[in-house]
Amino acid sequence: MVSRTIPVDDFDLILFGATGDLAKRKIIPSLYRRFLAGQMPEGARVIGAARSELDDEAFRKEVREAIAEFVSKPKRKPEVIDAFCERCSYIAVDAMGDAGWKELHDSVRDEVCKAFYFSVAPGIFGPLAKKLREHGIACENSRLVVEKPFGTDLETARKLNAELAASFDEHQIYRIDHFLGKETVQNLMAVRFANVLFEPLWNERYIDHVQITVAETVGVAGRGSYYDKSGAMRDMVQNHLMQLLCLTAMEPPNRYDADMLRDEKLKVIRALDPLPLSDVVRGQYKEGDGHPSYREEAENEDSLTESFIALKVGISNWRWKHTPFYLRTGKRMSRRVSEIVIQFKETPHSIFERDNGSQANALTIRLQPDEGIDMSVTIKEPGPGGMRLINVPLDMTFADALDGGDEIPDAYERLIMDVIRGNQTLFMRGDEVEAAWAWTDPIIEAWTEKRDRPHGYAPGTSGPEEALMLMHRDNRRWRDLDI
Ligand SMILES: NC(=O)C1=CN([C@@H]2O[C@H](COP(=O)(O)OP(=O)(O)OC[C@H]3O[C@@H](n4cnc5c(N)ncnc54)[C@H](OP(=O)(O)O)[C@@H]3O)[C@@H](O)[C@H]2O)C=CC1
Ligand SMILES: O=C1O[C@H](COP(=O)(O)O)[C@@H](O)[C@H](O)[C@H]1O
Repeated sequence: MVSRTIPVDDFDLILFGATGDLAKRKIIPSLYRRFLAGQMPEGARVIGAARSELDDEAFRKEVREAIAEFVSKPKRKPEVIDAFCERCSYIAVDAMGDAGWKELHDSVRDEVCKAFYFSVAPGIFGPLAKKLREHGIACENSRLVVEKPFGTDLETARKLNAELAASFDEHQIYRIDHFLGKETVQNLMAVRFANVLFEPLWNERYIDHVQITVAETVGVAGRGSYYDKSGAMRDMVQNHLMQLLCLTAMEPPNRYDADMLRDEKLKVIRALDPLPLSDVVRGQYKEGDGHPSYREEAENEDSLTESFIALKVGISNWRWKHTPFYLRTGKRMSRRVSEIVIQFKETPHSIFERDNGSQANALTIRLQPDEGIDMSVTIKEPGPGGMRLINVPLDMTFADALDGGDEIPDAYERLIMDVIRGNQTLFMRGDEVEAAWAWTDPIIEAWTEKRDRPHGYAPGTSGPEEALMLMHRDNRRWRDLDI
């Protein structure tokens, strides 16, 4: 299979926070890889912006370092890196002050797409949008890319939406949720809506339950001060897991169109049942496996913040009324796994002997590692041993389907190019983000008020025992992380 790269139109990408961690680890390497793939035309430019007093050469040195560290070796081609650096320049701009704005104004072009990427602290998003308007830099061709977190609750998200709306229209605002840029997430929509096979079964009549897991092996070292104020519910559930749930549960939109798709996702969020505390299990990792405890890493010995959370979520609509969605995510778990498992029901009646080895079908959508989709089906065990049944996977690993096992593009590559193309489909709309906070806020308030202490769990496991009970009590079990 040959992947097609269609060049985008000329653009100026103004990267605020160009000297920061995210720019270095994700944004600059992604831009480089798109340049290497031939997607950036002659007239595409990257303008780094931050307070540090750098000149173009000093910034290009940082660009080279980012590529050296975060781009795979086969893709590091010296002549391409030189050419990419030629496209990069730098302006020292203070988002909260007056320095650099005139120079920025004079440098950007009005006639091409101007994408302002806000890779700065969330407290600066609002003021930065205002400065762009006050200095006459924003125009109809402008787009804002806003990083996460988008607020910390409904009130702050509303305030931020209002601040951005004072300077930009909704069609110019691209709220990043990098999970939406992952190849498999888009494939979930392809599988659901481009095949006749699944949609008739995609409802409470045939699906017993859905499991969404985002398990990480890393802890919070280095990000403790942010994470301890956030926790897994705000950091992962309100955005990433919520988006996965929406794409799994939503009705088919009429077209693959940004607003039609986001309308459908919004309907799902609004149909979520309020969460009782009894359907939530929070955990915090202990010391072990050669790692310090969460509290040590977060440098807060009394912390009540969850580094793990598991939830049972109900959706009150015709499609899903009796099909629960179980969500779990955590740090320092046994394996890095992100997947959605659609667990189908048993056949209504079995013509085979009891205990014959058959299992209900499951469709697994793997986001990472080994992006792909597999469907477990029951067949007869080969051989003369009678009618014994076994379960086998029908496996579609995407890397195998790509020519020579090519690297699957990083989510940021796809999303940044979508910004330039003006395609908001894989970005969150303001009302969606607010609806998600409106659902998570009451439960966060409930446990904060009770000062509930999360259950401890050993690092390198699948979380606290209590999370297993969340499913056991419904006669169900989580998929084993370690297979
Ligand atoms: N790092 C990550 O893994 C992730 C980060 N994010 C989000 O991305 C954003 C950036 O995070 P991260 O890169 O880690 O943060 P860093 O603290 O590493 O970088 C912040 C950047 O902002 C610049 N900056 C700070 N103040 C100003 C100002 N007044 N005017 C202009 N520039 C300023 C800094 O440069 P200087 O000091 O020179 O001004 C620096 O380039 C945040 O919103 C974060 O939540 C989201 C997901 C993951
Ligand atoms: O947004 C975030 O996502 C990462 C996980 O993303 P992945 O693409 O590496 O799976 C998570 O580690 C981080 O805490 C969170 O802020």
